[in-house]
Amino acid sequence: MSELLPDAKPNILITGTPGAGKSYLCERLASQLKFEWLDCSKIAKENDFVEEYDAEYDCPILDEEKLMDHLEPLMAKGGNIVEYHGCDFFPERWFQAVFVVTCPNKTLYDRLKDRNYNEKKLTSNIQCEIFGTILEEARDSYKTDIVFQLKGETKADAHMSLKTVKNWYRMWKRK
Ligand SMILES: Nc1ncnc2c1ncn2[C@@H]1O[C@H](COP(=O)(O)OP(=O)(O)O)[C@@H](O)[C@H]1O
Repeated sequence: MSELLPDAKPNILITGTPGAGKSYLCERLASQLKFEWLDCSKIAKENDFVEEYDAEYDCPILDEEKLMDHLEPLMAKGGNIVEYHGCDFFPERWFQAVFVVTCPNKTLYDRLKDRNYNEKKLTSNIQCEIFGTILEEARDSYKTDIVFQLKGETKADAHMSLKTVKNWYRMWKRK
């Protein structure tokens, strides 16, 4: 994909452990910034971009190639908020900013319990949050000066996160 067209809006990646608060933020961001919300889990399910099913973790295994092919033309236009609970397989050139949503374990545990995650899936996601796996993945996959950490526990956190992303966008437009 060539660089963004001169007057295109940027592409933003919102990532983080399942339950951290990505969708809650993306929904508000997309409507307030007038960006396209691309929820990759939803897109994968709707288009059957699935390789196989992992029974142990009770989740489909994403066919990353098919998802990339689907997203490529959309990313070229810019103005997208891409949401996914992983980030190391996207082309680095796609994103002008990466925001990692984090959440304290107790709250995350309660949220994932509400989703009826099985014990194994619950434990592995909580461990992922404890070890900061997604934040590390983001820092390993993108230039550190475009990776930012947000909090996703409370309404005040959401308010702050919206402000942070909007401020980033305002600075980006001035470049
Ligand atoms: N900042 C927040 N303040 C209060 N509740 C939140 C916040 N972020 C998420 N939630 C709640 O936590 C649950 C999981 O949030 P969600 O955005 O679906 O997580 P994710 O998309 O990261 O899996 C939802 O019930 C949502 O309403």
